[in-house]
Amino acid sequence: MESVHHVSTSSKILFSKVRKIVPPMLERFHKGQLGRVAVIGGCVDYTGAPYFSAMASARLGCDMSHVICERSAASVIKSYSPNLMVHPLLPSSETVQNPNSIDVSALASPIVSMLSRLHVLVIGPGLGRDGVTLKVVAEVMKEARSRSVPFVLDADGLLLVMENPNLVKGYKECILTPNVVEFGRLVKALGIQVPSQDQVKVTPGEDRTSKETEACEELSNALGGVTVIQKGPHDVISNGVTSIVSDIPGGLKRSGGQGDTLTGSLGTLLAWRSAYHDRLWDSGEQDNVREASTKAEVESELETGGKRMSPATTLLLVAWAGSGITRECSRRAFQAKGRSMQASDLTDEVHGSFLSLIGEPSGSKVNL
Ligand SMILES: NC(=O)C1=CN([C@@H]2O[C@H](COP(=O)(O)OP(=O)(O)OC[C@H]3O[C@@H](n4cnc5c(N)ncnc54)[C@H](O)[C@@H]3O)[C@@H](O)[C@H]2O)[C@@H](O)CC1
Ligand SMILES: Nc1ncnc2c1ncn2[C@@H]1O[C@H](COP(=O)(O)OP(=O)(O)OP(=O)(O)O)[C@@H](O)[C@H]1O
Ligand SMILES: [Mg+2]
Repeated sequence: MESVHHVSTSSKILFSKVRKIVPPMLERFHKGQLGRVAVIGGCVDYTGAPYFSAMASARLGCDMSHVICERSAASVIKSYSPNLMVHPLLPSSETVQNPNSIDVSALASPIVSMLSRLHVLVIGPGLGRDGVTLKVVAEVMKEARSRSVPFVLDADGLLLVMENPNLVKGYKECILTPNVVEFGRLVKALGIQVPSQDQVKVTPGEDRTSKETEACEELSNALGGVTVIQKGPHDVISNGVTSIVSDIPGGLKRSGGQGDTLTGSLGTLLAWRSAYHDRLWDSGEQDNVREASTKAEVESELETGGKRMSPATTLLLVAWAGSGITRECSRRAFQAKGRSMQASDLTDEVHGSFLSLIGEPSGSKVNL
């Protein structure tokens, strides 16, 4: 493994726990078992965001990477990469006869029928704000939730939460990834009075990170314990009970589209997490007698080895790992490209970042 001198000791312990939920590369696995992830996004205005997200999923290591987008975006996204499966299934006001009278469930049904074949949805990258599209995506979210399909919500997908928080309230298999501005909009929509990272004020002696963490916890709690990653100079992650900060160094260029590396990475990590809990392989850990839910229990699972981790712990760990990978991609890409760095440069760094931060799990037959 390459040296990771910029990662603190506690981060090293956490990455060793993340490695436990990465499936080893084994001859017995068949296509699809290491992850089937679909990004729902891509419209007439934005084709880059869903592409970056889906490519991050693929480069991190999922087997199948889908994009479900609006018709006008499909050929464009296909032309970026033959590796992605692109489905022009999202309707918009331009493609339905009467945007004011639509049969939402009929329009959502081709997407809903894919859910049984998918492990994870990433909803929002480049989705746009068309009213018809958003209504159909809200319907897909309800169906995904009723089938316990985990999802990541970002960008325009977060608008749906602002409009109807009940779509996600209390759903534990869900990660929201607001940037500073989106965080501010979410707290406003939910009527809670907490500052986003850029609004936090500290008096001498007060700890800024604690205040940021409290704010993130409050948003999570207002949504019934949904996991929130508030992106910024460092990423603050909370499920309302336990919080964790991701402060691995990133790059200094703030080009658009870096959030898409995060959502795509989270897609694959969530698929691997499902495989871990489904016991796709023997992780070598002892069974856990009791599921962790309190802060002390989750922290104990994060700090000690040898025992299988609970879903609350692995969700937090996946969120933290996705953030770490993205920031490491950004650091590497910035080192290579300086101020010319673009979002696509992060895509090229996903595998190297995975290897340096997490590394192949024991048992992986990568050197055939
Ligand atoms: N290549 C692409 O196709 C890209 C598409 N994108 C899509 O573009 C759509 C709109 O996304 P936006 O993020 O622009 O959202 P918004 O249109 O809501 O704009 C957010 C605004 O906040 C500003 N901002 C961001 N961070 C800030 C901070 N820390 N402090 C102060 N201001 C800050 C940004 O400059 C931006 O003007 C989404 O669908 C998104 O997925 C973006 O992800 C960028 C890349
Ligand atoms: N000031 C900063 N210093 C270091 N890293 C940052 C900073 N701001 C954001 N990041 C990192 O950049 C990544 C994307 O976060 P950002 O806030 O740019 O999201 P976004 O605005 O949604 O991006 P996108 O353009 O993809 O929509 C995250 O991994 C975050 O940790
Ligand atoms: Mg964004």
